[in-house]
Amino acid sequence: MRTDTSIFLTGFGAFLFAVCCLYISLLRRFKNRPLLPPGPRGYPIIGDLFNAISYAGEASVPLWERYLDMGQKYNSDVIHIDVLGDHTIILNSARATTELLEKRSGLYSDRPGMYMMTDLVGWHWDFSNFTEELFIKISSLEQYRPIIHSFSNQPRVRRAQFIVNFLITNFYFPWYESHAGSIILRLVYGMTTQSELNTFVELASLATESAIATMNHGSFIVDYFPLLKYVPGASFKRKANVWAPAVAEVINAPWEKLKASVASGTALSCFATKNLEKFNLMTIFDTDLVETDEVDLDMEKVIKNCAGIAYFAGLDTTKALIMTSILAISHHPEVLAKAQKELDAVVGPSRLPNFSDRTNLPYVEAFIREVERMYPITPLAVAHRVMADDIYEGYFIPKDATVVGNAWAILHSEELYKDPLKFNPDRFIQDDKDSSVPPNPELYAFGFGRRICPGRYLALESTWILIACLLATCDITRPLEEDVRELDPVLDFVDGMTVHPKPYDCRIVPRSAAALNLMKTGYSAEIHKCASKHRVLLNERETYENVNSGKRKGCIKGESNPRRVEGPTGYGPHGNDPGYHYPIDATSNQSLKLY
Ligand code: HEM
Repeated sequence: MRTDTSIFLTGFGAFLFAVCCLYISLLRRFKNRPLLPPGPRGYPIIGDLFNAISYAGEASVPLWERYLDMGQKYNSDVIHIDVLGDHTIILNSARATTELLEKRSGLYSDRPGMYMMTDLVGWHWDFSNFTEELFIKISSLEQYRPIIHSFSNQPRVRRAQFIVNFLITNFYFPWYESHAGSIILRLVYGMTTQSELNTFVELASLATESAIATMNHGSFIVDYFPLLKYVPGASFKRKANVWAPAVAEVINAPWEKLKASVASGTALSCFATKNLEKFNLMTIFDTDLVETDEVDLDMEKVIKNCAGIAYFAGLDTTKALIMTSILAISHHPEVLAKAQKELDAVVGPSRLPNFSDRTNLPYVEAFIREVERMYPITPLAVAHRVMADDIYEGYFIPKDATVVGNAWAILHSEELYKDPLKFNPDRFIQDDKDSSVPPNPELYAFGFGRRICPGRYLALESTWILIACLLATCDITRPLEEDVRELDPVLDFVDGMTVHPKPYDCRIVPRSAAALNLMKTGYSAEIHKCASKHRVLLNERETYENVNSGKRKGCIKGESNPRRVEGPTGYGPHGNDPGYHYPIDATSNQSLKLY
């Protein structure tokens, strides 16, 4: 008995001693360290785990609003949340995102581990490893315009049918979806046949569900505690298994189609073929000629993944912007009237608007900006990861912390946008030379710093042409009930990583017989030839617009590609895994172009 007691006392003493040593060493380590930003205190070791568990998967309050509320509660635009030692830093102001994600983008451009998304659902080829794989220079948007026009135009009957469908059924018809998707599929894989386009647009929509649900870091507890991915039968694993096949199809199926079309000699020139040609890879699809030891199969994988990313990242987001724009206009007849007045004056009744009209249609532009601001499609952008300890405004930002730019909070801040909850495109109209307008929402609605969306100009052009044509030729209103009473507004959004309106009814009616005829006729052959006179690289344009104007201070003036990263490479959670790190030298001219 005495022996037992003494063993117990010795053990207990040793335990106390160990705890004291640990405590002292932690005290020493953190003694001179500045405080973390304010945030929920949570409990020792587990931190804010209980809140994270109760929040995961629950959508009663969108995450971006919750983060904004926290900022107000702790009276800070930078918030810190700790879950099981996994740090998340929320940036609720433009000041903070500009300072950290842009000015210090060399440190803040990695991606955090999104284990549910990458490891379990199979999106590892997507966002996590994009930047180092290549720099897509989307060269000359003007070169795309004939294609964008042709899809905004084709087939004419379908457009008319779209209107008729609305008229007859008052029912939502997903033409918007094939518009954005068709443009991207044509540009990336050279697809044109309607059945192919429909199949791949549908496939992307299927896969989207999982991306929306998993891309916000912490949507699933396994993001905080990666070892959970080995727990057999866990409910999130069952979910992942349901989602995984569509995700695998998104990356593989269009590539197989492309291979078949190259092999049969029917492939059209597109992003994929141009880059395969550039790296002498076209022969790999020819089964008779293939000499696998002489071709760079890693590079094939790079091109395949980049094509898959552009296809997937662009389709759902652009579709959401178009859907939201149509929904917003149906709720604002005064905006519709103003836009139509401008279109009538500039374009007139005898043709459709085209890209050369864009600068002369400031109100239509302002309308789309206000949609981007009021209803950001990616309210929390995509999370970044900081690669080394840092200090911001006296606060400590620990290495590996997930850093989230809350675009929604910025785009709804009273400081930048007066009366932010009011839908008011006029805020972007400059009355006279001296009046100032608020910042272009594009600066925040497409992410931050070196990771900013490379497809944003394409998305905006595809949206602009569709909306401009629609406003010029149709009245868009809320549905009328039988007694001609207007229904209540239904601005109801499904939220997640990207935000879409829930299916809604709206009424789209041609403004006149001439307008309907115009839509049936479409663009003249002339417009299809609107080839560019000069080439404008997307990133040069970004440099020009944002750096020279001083708005994107994170970019170095004159730097032709602000996404280019000096210093450590191998970004992403799989950065050191050769399977995910592709052999492109960031300093060479070896870049892929979306032609
Ligand atoms: C309304 C439409 C769109 C929105 C709102 C949008 C938004 C975003 C956001 C928020 C990011 C993450 C930025 C960050 O990490 O800070 C992103 C990344 C990306 N987007 Fe878009 N996007 C749109 C359209 C497109 C289109 C049309 C394409 C391609 C054709 C595209 C291709 C990409 C790619 C490849 C990335 C990954 C960049 C990287 O990880 O470095 N996006 N987008």
